[in-house]
Amino acid sequence: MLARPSDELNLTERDALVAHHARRLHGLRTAQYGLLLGGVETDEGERRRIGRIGLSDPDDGERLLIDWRAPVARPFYTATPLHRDGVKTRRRVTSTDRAVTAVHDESLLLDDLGELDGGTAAGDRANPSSDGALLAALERPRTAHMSDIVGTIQREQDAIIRDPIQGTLVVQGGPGTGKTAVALQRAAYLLYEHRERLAKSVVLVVGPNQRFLEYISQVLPSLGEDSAVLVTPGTLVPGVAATATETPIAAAYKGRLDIADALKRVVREFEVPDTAARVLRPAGLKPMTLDAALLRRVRGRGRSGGAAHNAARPRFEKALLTEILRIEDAEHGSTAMEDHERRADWAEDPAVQELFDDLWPLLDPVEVVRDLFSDPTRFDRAFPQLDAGLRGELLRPREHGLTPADIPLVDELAELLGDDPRPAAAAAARARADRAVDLAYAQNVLDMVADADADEDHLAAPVSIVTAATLADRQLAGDGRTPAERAMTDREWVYGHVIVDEAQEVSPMLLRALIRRCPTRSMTLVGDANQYTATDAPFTWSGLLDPQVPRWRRADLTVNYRTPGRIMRLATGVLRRIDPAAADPSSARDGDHEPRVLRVDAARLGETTALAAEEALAESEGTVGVIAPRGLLGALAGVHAAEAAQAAAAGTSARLWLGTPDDAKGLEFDAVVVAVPAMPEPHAITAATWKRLYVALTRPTQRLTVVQVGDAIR
Ligand SMILES: Nc1ncnc2c1ncn2[C@@H]1O[C@H](COP(=O)(O)OP(=O)(O)OP(=O)(O)O)[C@@H](O)[C@H]1O
Repeated sequence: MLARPSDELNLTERDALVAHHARRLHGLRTAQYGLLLGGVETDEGERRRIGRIGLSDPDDGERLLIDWRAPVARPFYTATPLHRDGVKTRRRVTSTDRAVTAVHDESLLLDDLGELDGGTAAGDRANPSSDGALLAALERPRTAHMSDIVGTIQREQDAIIRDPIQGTLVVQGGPGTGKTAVALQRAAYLLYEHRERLAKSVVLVVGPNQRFLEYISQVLPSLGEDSAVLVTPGTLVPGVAATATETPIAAAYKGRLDIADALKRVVREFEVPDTAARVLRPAGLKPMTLDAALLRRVRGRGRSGGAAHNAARPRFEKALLTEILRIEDAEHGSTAMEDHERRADWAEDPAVQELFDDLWPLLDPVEVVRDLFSDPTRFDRAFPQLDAGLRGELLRPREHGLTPADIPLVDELAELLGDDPRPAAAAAARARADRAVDLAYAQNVLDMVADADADEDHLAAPVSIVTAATLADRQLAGDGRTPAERAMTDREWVYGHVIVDEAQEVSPMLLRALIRRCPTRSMTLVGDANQYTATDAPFTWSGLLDPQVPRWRRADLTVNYRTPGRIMRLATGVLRRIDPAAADPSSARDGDHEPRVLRVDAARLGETTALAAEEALAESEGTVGVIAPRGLLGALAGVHAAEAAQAAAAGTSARLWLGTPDDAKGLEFDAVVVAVPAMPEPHAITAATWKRLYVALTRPTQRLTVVQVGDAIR
């Protein structure tokens, strides 16, 4: 690393110190709520108190609280009577804000099963229904924000949370098995375990939509962590908004991996399009003919450096000027002017500049996507022999907004096009000074590559090998913002770890864009094959991952902590339609309320659903989700608005949520009302429709009412 002037160094050190203390203060402030999680007593009589953070007595250094993520805290989560890990008793503490509200003690000694002071009977911890603290957590009314599960993490969840950072981990689990909760706890764990590395490189969390991000937004801060960036597929590329919608068929087609090749062809078509000849009409000189062979030559030279399209423009310009000079020499003989003077002279000619722009235009990725899907000629060349129906779904007016499925294409094009060389040239000198600092960081990231023990293939495809120098190019120098803030605005940021929720919906093109952000493929993907609704095709993790992630491992979560058994039994009828061989889902609790199924005429579906929503609001103190097909949302807007107005007048938060099954993915509500419109015969209902119903039926934590026109739900 190059030396820097000492005052600048001091400034950097001071900034780092301020940032460190600010983070510590923030961590302490957050941790005061529910600080003590509980503790264990070991066979040797050692008492370990486990906390949201670790704390020591400043006077004598005595350890007062062990951070839940420390290795010695692990038996607090994993010990069972059959696998005690040296633990004799465990205490779990339930708190509300700063007040302890319950204490659950249990003995793990097999011959000592029974109640300790008012707590739960100690059974095998593999049976969650024996855990008072867990049941209390599951029964609590839900709010608009998800809570962390730091006090009650279960054994199978703990294994996933602490799984090593290297490589790609897939977590498959049915609805409510804690995939989201576990993924976020894992982010907090990795930030603790690899603090040095991840505080600088940041963790990227990808969720399906903004509502979902809002729902999970408090979890990491409540665990004292802020080195994470939360995005949806539609906000992955900074500064590009994807708010428009399109058909699932169109979106699925754009997600295919071979689109990357099509985009490469699209860009190549802008590089000296095939033509017999071009006539250059320079100011004050006679026209000059540039024949097809010459044009092919300059195209070859332009491409020969292997640079991205925009970055290669200077090379193309140079090649074209060389040819122009050659023709001039041949026609007029040699001149007294130096070559570089002649080049500069020609380059300023408007006719030459026009030719540069015509033969090798500087391109913007968003504009290329707009052109591609609105210009039938360009479209047909990029996607030849496309089915007429699909072609109709994909072509759209130029002013149509971008959709989330366009974003990985914009990202791909940004890579293929590279930066505009002109402003880049001006910024290059400034960047060079800061680059030395970033090189050190880049080396750190590359150390992770080594850690990942990755082989050449693993790193080579589809993202090219990254060197310390190219990585350093991608990181901004310290500019007063936190690494997370900088990452958020930098499309080329390389993250230390990527976490993807609802990962079954990730398209191959999106996965490619995510790998670009984390070439080490240090990723955690959580999802459920049975909740895949993008197409009717069956979803497999191998199908998504194998082409781009040669080595990945899978863990399964098996217990539903959200949906009571009574409701899951109804949902299991739908699960069998999706996968007749699926194992019976198991719920942590059976619940107190039988699900209700009402049958109505099609004409009364909206009205009855609205009434059921009002009833659910009256019965429950917590949140109510009304899940209906898009066509019915208008009819339900009244009850939604009325509740929102009532809540606003009372100064409380609105409790009613309204949306489609796709909108409801990943969310949960105390009571849920599902409106099911008229359906074809069960055998004619598509796979994606069954999966949407399955998503909808598995959102409640307490009560479910189904209002259906036919009898699809039985
Ligand atoms: N160990 C636990 N302790 C307390 N609550 C838990 C635990 N595990 C999961 N939960 C709770 O169960 C509910 C469901 O969890 P989560 O949303 O993470 O499930 P999911 O697998 O992502 O579900 P889906 O696939 O339906 O989106 C949440 O309220 C979560 O807080």
